[in-house]
Order: sequence, then C-alpha cells, then structure tokens
Amino acid sequence: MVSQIALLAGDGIGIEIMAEAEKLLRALDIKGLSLIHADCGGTAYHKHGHPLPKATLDIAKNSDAILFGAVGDPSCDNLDRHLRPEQAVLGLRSELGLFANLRPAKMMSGMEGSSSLRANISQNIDMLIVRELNGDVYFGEKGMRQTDTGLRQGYDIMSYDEDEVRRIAHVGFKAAQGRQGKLCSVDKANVLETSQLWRDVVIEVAAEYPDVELSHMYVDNAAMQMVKAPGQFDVILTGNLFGDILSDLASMCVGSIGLLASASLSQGRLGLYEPIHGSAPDIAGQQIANPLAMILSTAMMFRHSLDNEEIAAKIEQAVAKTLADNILGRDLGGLASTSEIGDAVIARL
Ligand SMILES: NC(=O)C1=CN([C@@H]2O[C@H](COP(=O)(O)OP(=O)(O)OC[C@H]3O[C@@H](n4cnc5c(N)ncnc54)[C@H](O)[C@@H]3O)[C@@H](O)[C@H]2O)C=CC1
Ligand SMILES: CC(C)CC(=O)C(=O)O
Ligand SMILES: [Mg+2]
Repeated sequence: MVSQIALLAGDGIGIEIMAEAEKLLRALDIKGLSLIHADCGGTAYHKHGHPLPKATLDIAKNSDAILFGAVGDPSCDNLDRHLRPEQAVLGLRSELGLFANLRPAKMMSGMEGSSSLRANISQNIDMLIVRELNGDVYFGEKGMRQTDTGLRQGYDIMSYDEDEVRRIAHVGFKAAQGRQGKLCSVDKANVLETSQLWRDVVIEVAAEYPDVELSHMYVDNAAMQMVKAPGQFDVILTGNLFGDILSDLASMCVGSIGLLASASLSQGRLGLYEPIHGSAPDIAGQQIANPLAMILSTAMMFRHSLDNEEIAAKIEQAVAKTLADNILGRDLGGLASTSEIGDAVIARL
C-alpha cells in the first residue's frame, strides 16, 4: 500500500526543520511512502497570492498525512487577515476537520537542567495537552467596528456548542485511559458561559469513563500550577485558546519550545503533524533552529496516521539518544546546527 505524505514547510524556520524531517524519512527508506511538497503561508502568498492555495489544500486532502513546518512572515502582518500566513494552518485545521490537537510534554531523561524550572520540580513532568482545535475565539465571528461614541472596537466571539465539547472530551478521556487515568479539564467557568457549558458537558461525558479521575481547574490557576507542580498533570483537556497558551508554557517546563511536537487529528485516519512553535523570524535562515519538535511530530505521524508504532518508537529513541549524547541546539545551551541535529538523529536510528 502506498501512503502519500504532504510536506508543507511554510515559512521561516519551517523550511529548515522540514528539510530535516524529509532527510529522516528518506533515511528510513520505508517502502510505499511517497512524499509531495506544497507551498503554504507567506511563501505561498508571495508566489500564488494566497496562503493556502487550492492546489495545496487538494494535495493535503488527498494525502494520508500532512507534515507541517510553520507559517508566519512579518512582511505579511499588515495584510487583510484572510491573506495572512497563519490562515494556512487555520484553514487546514477547519477544512480537514482536525479538531483534536495532542501536545505531549515529557521531561526527557537528562534534560532537567534545561527546564526553566528547578530540577526537583521538573523531573516528573509527563503530561498530554488535549486541545480543541476547530472552535473557540479562533473561529468565531470577528471584526472591527465603531462604538456609538466613535471608538474603534475589535471583537472575536468565543463559543462552543455541546457537540464540539463532547467530541474532544471523548478524545481526552480515551487518552487518559491509555495513560495514568487522570484528566484535568481547564476552563474559566467562574467567568465565561462558554466555559460553563464546557464544564457541564465534560462532567456528562465523564459518566462513560468511571475509570478516569476527573478534576477541573480554572485556566489562571492551571498556568500557576504548571510552574509550581507540573508533575501533578496527566491529561489536560482544554479549549483552543487556553491550550495554545498553556502548551507554550509547558514547553519551557521541559526545556525548549523546540522540543514540543503535536498531532492534529480528525475523526478518520488523516492527521496533520507540526511542532507547536511558529516560524521564529528572529532566528530564521541561520541554521540554529532545533528540528527535534518537527522530527518528533514525524514520529507522531507514524503512530497516529500510518499505524506504525515501531517506526514511531524508533524515531523517539533516536531523539532521546541524541539528547543524551549532548548534541544540543542553542535553545538548549549547545552549539549544534539544525542539520547537525538532524544528522545525529539519523545516525542513532
Ligand atoms: N503553527 C504555526 O505555524 C504557528 C505560527 N506562528 C507564527 O510564527 C510567527 C512567529 O511567532 P512567535 O510568537 O515569535 O513564536 P515562535 O514560536 O515562532 O517563536 C517564539 C520564540 O521561540 C523561538 N523558537 C521557536 N521555535 C524554535 C526552535 N525550533 N528552535 C529554537 N528556537 C525556537 C524563537 O526563536 C522565538 O524566540 C508569527 O507569525 C506567528 O503567527 C506561531 C505559532 C504557531
Ligand atoms: C494559528 C497559529 C498561529 C496558532 C498557534 O499559535 C498554535 O496553534 O500553536
Ligand atoms: Mg501557539
């Protein structure tokens, strides 16, 4: 059987880290894997006038999985919102129904010193953030208007319906069943109606998972607890906005944003796999980006879309050995370049 993988490098360091993922896929030399490149983000806007051209969307739809680098280009920051690079990833998430975003954050052995937290606090971190990805303020009605008194006013509507909450809650509870059996639902139900519905529906769904221990936490407290005692978390279930923010926070608890991978899953087999970080314009083009989040996202692709746990584990072990051998990028206090890190992983497969 042939599996088609779409490679969407995007912008900035997306291009450099995707080169390492592609090198790894070619080194693995797996039969029946075909790779196809497509433009997206600012790169696609400059070439084709749109951040997510129809040709790219068609390639994504016709693939078994999508590897995605990152999008974002400061030269596009003043374009109309629908033409900005970020619309590429938002468009793929909504067009492909990628509603479940899994963002694991685990302390790798020997990396405690790289965490922004003291080693005794960071040593036991092993959490999975399950973030809803198709709703919330990101996809609600938004715009700019004028108030009655003539002031400019921006607005973004936050909303979830109960079906949206229910389907992501099931993903969270099932994930907890396969881990330590604990799920913490993070919301802001003390202030937001959207969150009250979220909490009510999560409690309803919990009745189907009596083996999972459910707790609830307000998002402000969750941010504090993640720094104070991150080892308490197993699965964190949360909405699009809170999950976006908390996952960047979680990344520094385990050492670097350059280490955090993600899977964005639909109801079927198709998934999009990307690091949680962006295009990092401040370091783009210098070969100093850490490609490990991209490489670990590739491992997640083998696990979730290609049903190949063996290759997923092989990649993850090679990454762990690379780190254990002290081959570190600048984000982790080392000097290895992007391609040296990619080569080191391949050498340890
Ligand atoms: N999924 C996506 O494509 C995302 C795109 N973005 C976009 O990326 C652009 C830049 O956004 P920022 O807020 O600066 O976030 P960012 O994640 O691109 O960068 C934040 C900081 O982390 C560093 N960093 C990120 N990835 C790294 C890596 N692999 N190795 C070493 N250091 C790394 C950067 O150098 C920067 O100092 C914006 O246009 C933003 O909209 C942001 C997040 C996600
Ligand atoms: C659209 C992206 C820029 C949102 C984001 O930061 C993320 O998904 O991590
Ligand atoms: Mg983000």
